[in-house]
Amino acid sequence: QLSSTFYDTSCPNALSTIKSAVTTAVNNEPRMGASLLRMHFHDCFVDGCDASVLLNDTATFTGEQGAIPNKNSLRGFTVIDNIKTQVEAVCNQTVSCADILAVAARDSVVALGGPSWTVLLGRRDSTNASKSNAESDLPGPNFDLSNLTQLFANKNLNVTDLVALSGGHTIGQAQCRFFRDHIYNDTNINSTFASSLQGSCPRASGSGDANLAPLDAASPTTFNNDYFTNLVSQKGLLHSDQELFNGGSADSTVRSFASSASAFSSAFTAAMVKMGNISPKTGSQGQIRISCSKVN
Ligand code: HEM
Ligand SMILES: [Ca+2]
Repeated sequence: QLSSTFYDTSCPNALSTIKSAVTTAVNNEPRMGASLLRMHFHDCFVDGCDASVLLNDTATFTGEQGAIPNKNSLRGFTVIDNIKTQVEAVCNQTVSCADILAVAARDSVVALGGPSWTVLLGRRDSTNASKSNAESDLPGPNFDLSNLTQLFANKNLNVTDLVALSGGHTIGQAQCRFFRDHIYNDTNINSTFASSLQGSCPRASGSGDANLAPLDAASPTTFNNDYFTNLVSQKGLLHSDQELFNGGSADSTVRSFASSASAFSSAFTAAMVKMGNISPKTGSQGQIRISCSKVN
């Protein structure tokens, strides 16, 4: 029931306003494109694409921002708040934060050289957020292929979608605390690659926990299929990345995306549309938030 033309009459400048703000933010800091893509993923997997992730925790409200996968990790909230202010200035209480997030994710991928797609629109914003659902529905970096497959299947996403969407790790950075076990304990990792990462990610937990490494060392700020060629050479940064190419049922899809940028692009854009369709609130459900960080 979402539609690409949803704001054509109610807010014809919505999409161009979002695009120019995203382009500015990404030109200023390329990693921001990665952060905005991830934010949309973390929104959609938790009670659908409803901007639940944007609601700030307060003294009396426990939302998703303090959940384990998000805390001290998700970034880009200020950019979204700023885009919302600009969109409110052109169309008062018309464009949802959930739609802004979906469009910003697409514009981020495009700004970093990736493929474009038509974003379906008309999502409305939640009036609630769930820490416990964030902790049960979002995958963790230590997950194996069967865990990942199960969590994606819960959202009606198949293994091809899992592999394609994991290609989002062609951009952005991860903290040492999320890849430490992989670079010290796993054997399915290129040893030169592991040693070089160990230099900035000490073995002892608590030391260097927040030190960053690129998820795709070959081209961290370009959206391309290098993530998959990395996996074929056992240079996945997270345990969960390398699980996609570890002798299992996803190997052939990884090989296909590694050898064909266009195969990856079409699978990624199709999977982004599917992910963007997870349980949207429409019609009179939810609300159009005025400020993305709090309910009206
Ligand atoms: C398949 C299961 C997935 C797992 C286990 C996973 C896990 C992670 C982890 C642990 C990080 C690093 C966070 C940090 O260090 O603070 C990360 C970063 C990132 N993830 Fe995923 N992720 C998954 C799927 C996805 C999907 C589906 C997308 C988008 C389509 C995505 C996009 C990103 C991006 C772009 C970053 C970098 C963010 C930045 O630099 O700010 N991930 N992911
Ligand atoms: Ca959500």
